[in-house]
Amino acid sequence: MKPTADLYDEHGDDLQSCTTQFRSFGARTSFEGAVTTVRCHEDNVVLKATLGEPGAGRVLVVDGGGSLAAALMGDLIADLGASNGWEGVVINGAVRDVEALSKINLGVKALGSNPRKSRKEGVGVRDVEVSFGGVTFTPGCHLYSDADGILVTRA
Ligand SMILES: O=C([O-])CC(=O)C(=O)O
Repeated sequence: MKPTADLYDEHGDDLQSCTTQFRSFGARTSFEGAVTTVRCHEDNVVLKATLGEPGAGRVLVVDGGGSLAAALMGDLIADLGASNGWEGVVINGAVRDVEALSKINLGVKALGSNPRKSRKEGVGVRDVEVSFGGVTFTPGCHLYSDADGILVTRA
């Protein structure tokens, strides 16, 4: 993938740039793909089910409302996503199992970490438009992520 800075220089504000200062947790520090979305709050059932499907090169964008009170993904769910062919996961929320995540061949960006796990009640929605960091993530848009940040095509 081209560096996001070069992509921005080529395409300018045709690309949205996310201002959220994510941390990178996965072994893959640069990733891109078509976006699928989940919105949930401290409950990761829908996220896990989504990463249980064939990823086919997609990136999962999860709007956890910015909550750092519970981890939406740990190493088991990340492993599931990597083995199903997902390119990466961007979580506006927390992860756990940070040491193990750093060895999994998946892009993982999240706000931070918390050893406390999420609820398993299944409250969450798929394929909705989500927004954070000044960016609207529409299902099917294209996302580019590297150490500089995240760029997203406009719908
Ligand atoms: O079970 C969970 O909530 C998340 C987790 O720890 C994992 O993915 O390993």
